[in-house]
Amino acid sequence: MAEECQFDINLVGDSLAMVALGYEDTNEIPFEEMLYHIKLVYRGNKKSFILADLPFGSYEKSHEQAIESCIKMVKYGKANGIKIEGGEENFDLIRKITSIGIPVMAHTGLTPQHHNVMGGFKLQGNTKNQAIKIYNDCLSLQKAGAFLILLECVPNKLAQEITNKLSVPTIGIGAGPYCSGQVLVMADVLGMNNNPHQPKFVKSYENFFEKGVAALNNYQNEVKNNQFPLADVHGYKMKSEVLNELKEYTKLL
Ligand SMILES: Nc1nc(=O)c2c([nH]1)NC[C@@H]1CN(c3ccc(C(=O)N[C@@H](CCC(=O)O)C(=O)O)cc3)CN21
Ligand SMILES: CC(C)C(=O)C(=O)O
Ligand SMILES: [Mg+2]
Repeated sequence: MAEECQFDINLVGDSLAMVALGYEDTNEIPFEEMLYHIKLVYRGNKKSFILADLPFGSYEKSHEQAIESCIKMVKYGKANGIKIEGGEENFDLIRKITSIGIPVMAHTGLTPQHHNVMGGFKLQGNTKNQAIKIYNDCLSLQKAGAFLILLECVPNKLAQEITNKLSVPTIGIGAGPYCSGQVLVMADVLGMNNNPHQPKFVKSYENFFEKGVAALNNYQNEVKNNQFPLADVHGYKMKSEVLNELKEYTKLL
């Protein structure tokens, strides 16, 4: 579907852990499962630029570990670039990854992999110190070589100030309309999961969950009421001479 509507970028986000795999947070997804999903996104969509999240645990130990993960995502997953959560602490790492030919999208503001130290999934950058920190992080991330900067769950005006200052594009999720571009989790756009709580920044354009339940119930009811399958419509006819031979044969048993 994403290939069909020609999005500029397809992000294979680690939120797939929660929206597609049933994990409780993004930190649970193993690197191999991210890689598996990058591969299948590529196989289904060869035309788009594919970015992928470096999952929790696949890059923090050392630059060597991070580079090995990035190379696997590009070499085997066919990702065109990677996304990494964090601020200026990633400066050297982003330098290194971009220097080997892998475009890096930085991700700051609310960084879900850090939810345990952030006290949950909360708006970021709403105090003077936080706002200045995020602003400076973005300058630093651009200087390190990030070609895109993702801003998650920050006030509209902070995203606007940052977007005006930077020369690389900002991509927002919960960062208001003044970013250079937008991203949203596809499962949220389509309403695939029956989420009791959605972040304020989500807009669902469809309710695939409701439509899916209705379709499955329809099927079940038709089977129970002998409305599906219909012999003439969904079944296969047997040649009459074969049927006669079969009956001859079974009579003898
Ligand atoms: N389905 C889905 N969509 C996402 O966008 C998403 C995930 N899952 N999982 C990984 C992270 C987690 N995300 C989240 C989850 C919750 C809020 C949230 O409820 N935020 C509060 C902020 C309230 C405040 O601090 O004022 C909200 O009410 O919007 C935000 C981002 C974004 N990501
Ligand atoms: C929400 C986007 C930016 C993301 O990181 C993800 O889907 O994992
Ligand atoms: Mg993510």
